[in-house]
Amino acid sequence: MNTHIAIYISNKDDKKSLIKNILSGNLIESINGLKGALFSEITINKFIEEEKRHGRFNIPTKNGHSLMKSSEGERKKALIKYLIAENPEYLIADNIFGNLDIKSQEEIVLTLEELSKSIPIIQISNRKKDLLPFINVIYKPEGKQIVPFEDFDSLSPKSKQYFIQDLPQPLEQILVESYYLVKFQNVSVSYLNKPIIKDICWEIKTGEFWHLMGPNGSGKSTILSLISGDNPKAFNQDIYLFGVKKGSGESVWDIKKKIGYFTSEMLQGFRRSDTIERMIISGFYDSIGLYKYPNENQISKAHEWLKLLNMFDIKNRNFQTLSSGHKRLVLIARAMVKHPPLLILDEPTNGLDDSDTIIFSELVNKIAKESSTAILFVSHRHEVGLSPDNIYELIPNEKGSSGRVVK
Ligand SMILES: Nc1ncnc2c1ncn2[C@@H]1O[C@H](COP(=O)(O)OP(=O)(O)OP(=O)(O)O)[C@@H](O)[C@H]1O
Repeated sequence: MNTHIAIYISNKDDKKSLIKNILSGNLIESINGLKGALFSEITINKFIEEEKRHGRFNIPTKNGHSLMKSSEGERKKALIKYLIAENPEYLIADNIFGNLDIKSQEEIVLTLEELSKSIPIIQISNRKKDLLPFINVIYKPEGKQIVPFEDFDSLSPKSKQYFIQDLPQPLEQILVESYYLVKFQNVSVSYLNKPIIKDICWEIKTGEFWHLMGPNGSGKSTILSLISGDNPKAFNQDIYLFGVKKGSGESVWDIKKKIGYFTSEMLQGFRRSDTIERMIISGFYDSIGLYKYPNENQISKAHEWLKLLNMFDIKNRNFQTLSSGHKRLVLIARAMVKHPPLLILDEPTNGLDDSDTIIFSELVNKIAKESSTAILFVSHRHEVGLSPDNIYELIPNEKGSSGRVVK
């Protein structure tokens, strides 16, 4: 019988090196010399890079699209099929459930369970509840090695108040024409004649905290791209953003100025080596790096945020050296320094470990409570610590997903 191993990691561990070590055969003796496959966003990103560079795609997807044009969930489903067809002798399964809806999560557990009958599975996870049912032994990283995780069952990340100070207030209020920040009236979108969303009617008002949910491929990211400005499908539709009809003369920049945006994908995008302090200040300029000299007020506002995040003492540290959990806090502060009327959080907890998810949720709940910024949290799953007031759900349909207000 195969032994199936889980390695429980935190966001402070160097996952990439860990995976490299496993694949090299140095870390786990029983797989030494075997041909491994890696089921991970790392592999998906590598294939997407290939697509961009060479214009070819090797992985068949549900709709026959490239990986780039597939939804996050569709990419993962296509990858697992592809890897299994390659007949690996063991599989490393990293962050299995990230981006997958509930039904797909159940399906992938069955797929992996079946696969575990013929090859060893090595699961890498930072969520206790994500552990696969057939895992025999749990390890944790220690230096460059892994050691058995003796007291795993009693592990329970505690919630303590992490952010003591009040939320910093904005230097100036961003004025919005209307109480309705987003208004969709019968909005429909199709790609290549395939209907994606149909007759969506939805409103987000000042200060509201929404959760947009729906299964993989139901159109959540499509809706976000209609709001945040760069989807040409938004034209000739009844979409009103911040009181102005979309396409009636406002620039993408006018819209972006009013939106703070965070997605876990940004963690891969920010490659510059700026200090944590400059990273937060760049939020005043909607830029990725800092190309202008900030004024005194902006610097002292950034310092207020750093104090709130308990990072003032390390403000000159390189952002890239932070753990993925701390990077997220800095990027949320960056998105919030101006108190945009709308803060979009797209799958923000994907890849986050148990304890950092608690901290992250505390910050988002605090923003909801202590600012007039409306929050749009997009995820296929309920995040236990987060407390949105309203839920809008997309329900897939052959004619395009319909939507309903759940609460
Ligand atoms: N540019 C595009 N061209 C063709 N099809 C597209 C394009 N963008 C998205 N799609 C398709 O539209 C559908 C909805 O995708 P979308 O990314 O909005 O779903 P989602 O609800 O965010 O999914 P997930 O939870 O998996 O991220 C998918 O079937 C996707 O393949």
